[in-house]
Amino acid sequence: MHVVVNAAMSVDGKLASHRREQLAISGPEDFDRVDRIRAAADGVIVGVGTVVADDPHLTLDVTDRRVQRQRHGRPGNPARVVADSTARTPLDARILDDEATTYLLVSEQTSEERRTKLADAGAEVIVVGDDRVDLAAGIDRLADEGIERLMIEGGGELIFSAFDAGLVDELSVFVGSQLIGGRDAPTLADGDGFTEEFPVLTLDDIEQLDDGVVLKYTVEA
Ligand SMILES: NC(=O)C1=CN([C@@H]2O[C@H](COP(=O)(O)OP(=O)(O)OC[C@H]3O[C@@H](n4cnc5c(N)ncnc54)[C@H](OP(=O)(O)O)[C@@H]3O)[C@@H](O)[C@H]2O)C=CC1
Ligand SMILES: Nc1nc(O)c(N)c(N[C@@H]2O[C@H](COP(=O)(O)O)[C@@H](O)[C@H]2O)n1
Repeated sequence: MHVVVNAAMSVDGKLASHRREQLAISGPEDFDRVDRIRAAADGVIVGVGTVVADDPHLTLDVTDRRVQRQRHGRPGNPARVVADSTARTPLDARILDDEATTYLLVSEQTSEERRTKLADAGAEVIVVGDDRVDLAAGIDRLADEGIERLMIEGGGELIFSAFDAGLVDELSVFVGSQLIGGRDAPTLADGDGFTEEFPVLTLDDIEQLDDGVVLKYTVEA
């Protein structure tokens, strides 16, 4: 499995304001770049924090990219995946519509009743982890479903966990030109933070887009 993280942050490293509402940090050129990364992926994963905050759709914006995928025998949209230990994804979430397969990674602590409701609403429910979603195990299960390239779109909790578990191969981040501030605003990598061993990244490319820059890194094994 090849795992790529992509996100957009402000100059001060925030993914959104402290209100955790969806905020357009990217401009049109960067959103198009995001669409291209989605189009190259077999699956796109977010944490349930992002589902609750943004109600994202996670499909491709550009029709021609869907058509090209179908020409190559792939689904028009990549699969959508949510890490959601307690199965709190709302039953009317946009990611549960029928425009793509949607996997919900949940933990053992979720009830059969809730899993059935989510399955009835359109999700493929996968149980991985006792109290919290075990991301590494989840990624193995997604590989069994044919997902070979996974894009992690955020938010900061999920991105931290993916780095913490040593699952990330590449990171690209758009740095917009606004300052958001706020000690409680989500950042690129939140979680508990690293204290002794810090992931080391290699800067491969810098590109100016919209009013900001895209930084592309590979992650050292
Ligand atoms: N600018 C950008 O590019 C992006 C911005 N955002 C913004 O980020 C914010 C949301 O980010 P954030 O609050 O960090 O939420 P996340 O989207 O990272 O979701 C975090 C939640 O996912 C669940 N989860 C399940 N398993 C794991 C695991 N193994 N590791 C980590 N989390 C897990 C947890 O909830 P539980 O315990 O219930 O399972 C956790 O609280 C929103 O404001 C959104 O707008 C989001 C994406 C991109
Ligand atoms: N790359 C990027 N730039 C921004 O400025 C953003 N706010 C985000 N957010 C992510 O995109 C998701 C929305 O997806 P849909 O348009 O609904 O498909 C959102 O939930 C974040 O994951 N990303």
